[in-house]
Amino acid sequence: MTWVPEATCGMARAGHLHTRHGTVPTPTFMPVGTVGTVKGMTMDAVRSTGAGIVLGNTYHLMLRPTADRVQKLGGLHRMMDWPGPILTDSGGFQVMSLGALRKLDEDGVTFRSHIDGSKHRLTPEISTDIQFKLDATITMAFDECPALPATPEALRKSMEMSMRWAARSREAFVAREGYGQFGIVQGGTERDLREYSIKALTEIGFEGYAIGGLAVGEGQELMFSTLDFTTPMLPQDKARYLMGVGTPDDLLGAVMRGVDMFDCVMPSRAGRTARAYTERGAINLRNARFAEDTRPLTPHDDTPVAGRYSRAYLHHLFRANEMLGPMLLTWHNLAYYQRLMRQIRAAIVDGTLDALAVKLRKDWAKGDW
Ligand SMILES: Nc1nc2cc3nc(NCCc4ccc(C(=O)O)cc4)[nH]c3cc2c(=O)[nH]1
Repeated sequence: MTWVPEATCGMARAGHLHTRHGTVPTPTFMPVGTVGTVKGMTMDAVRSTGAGIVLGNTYHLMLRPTADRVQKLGGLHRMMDWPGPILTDSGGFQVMSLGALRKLDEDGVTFRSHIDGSKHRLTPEISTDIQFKLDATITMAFDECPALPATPEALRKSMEMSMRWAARSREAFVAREGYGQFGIVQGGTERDLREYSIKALTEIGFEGYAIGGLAVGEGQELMFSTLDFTTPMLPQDKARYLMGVGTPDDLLGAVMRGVDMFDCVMPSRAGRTARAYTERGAINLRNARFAEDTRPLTPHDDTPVAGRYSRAYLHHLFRANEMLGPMLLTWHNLAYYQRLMRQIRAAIVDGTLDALAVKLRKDWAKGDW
C-alpha cells in the first residue's frame, strides 16, 4: 500500500492511503474492532459514520476464534463483513496490558490467556503469520511497549530488542500488492532513543511508521513534546500512525504535529459508559439533569442518532440498562470523531487549520449547550 500526500498546513498533512481494500483519506481515525467487531455496531453503521479503515487485534483474535479459524472463515474482511482496509495490531501491547503471567525473552513472549488461562507464545514470526492468516491489509511489526515511567537504560534495552524484532517481523512479512507492514518507533520520551529507533526502522524499510510507546500514562504534554522531535525525523513520504490516541484534543494536537493515522477505544468505550462526545466537550448521560432534556445530543450531528433521539431518551436507556443505549451512543461518538477528522482534513487542504484549532478548543471549553 502507499500513502500519497495531497496538502500540508504547517506540520499537518492531508493525503490518501491507497490499499488493496480501498483508498482512505488521511488524517484518519480507525474505530477499534478488537475481536472482529466494533462493539455494539454493525459494519454498515460503522461505514455510515464515514470510517474508512478499522483496527483488529492479533492478541484477542489468536485466543478466540484463533487465526486458523478466521482464515477458514475467509479472513477478517469476509468474517466481519467489512470490505475496507483493516489494520491489525501485533499483540505485544495487549500481552503487556492484558495477558496474565507473561515471560519475556529475546525470542518473544510466553503468556497465559486472560480468557481461560491457556498458555500461548508470540514472537515476531508468529505474530506476522497470524496477521497474514487474518488477511490484515496493514500488518504491525511485533514490538514491546515498555510501561512508563522507565529509566533511559531500560527504555534503550527495550527499544533495541524491538528493533531486532522489527527486522524479524519484516523478514516474516509476505509482501503483496496493496498490503503493507508498519514499523513501530519506540524509545519512550528520549530524543536520542527515538532517533536510533527511526534510523533502525528506515534502514529495514516499511510501508508506514507507527509511533508506539506513548499514550501509556505520560500525559498529553509529554506526548506532544515527544511528537515535536519525533515526527520531523520520520520519512516525509510515508504515513505516520500514533497508536492508542486519543481524545478529540489529542487528535487535533497530534495532526498539527504531523500524524496521519489514529486508533483509540475511547469513543466506543465511552459510548458504552454513557459518555457522549460533542463539539462542546463530553457529557455523562446518566446525569439526572438529562432526565427531561428533549434536545438532541448536538445540533450539528448528521447521524441517525442525534437527529432522532433526545437526551432524555438516551438517559432513560442507560438508567434502564437497555442495549440500545450503548449502541446509539457508540454510533454517535464514532460519528463525532469522523466528523472531527473530516473538519480537520478540510482545514489542512484550505490552509485554515490554525483558525479551526482555536475555534474547536474554544467550543470544547464552553461546555454543554
Ligand atoms: N504494538 C503496539 N501497540 C500499541 C498500542 C497502544 N495503545 C496505547 N494506548 C491506549 C491508551 C488507552 C487505553 C485504554 C483507554 C480506555 O479504556 O478508554 C483509552 C486509551 N499505547 C499503545 C502503544 C502501542 C505500542 O507501542 N505498540
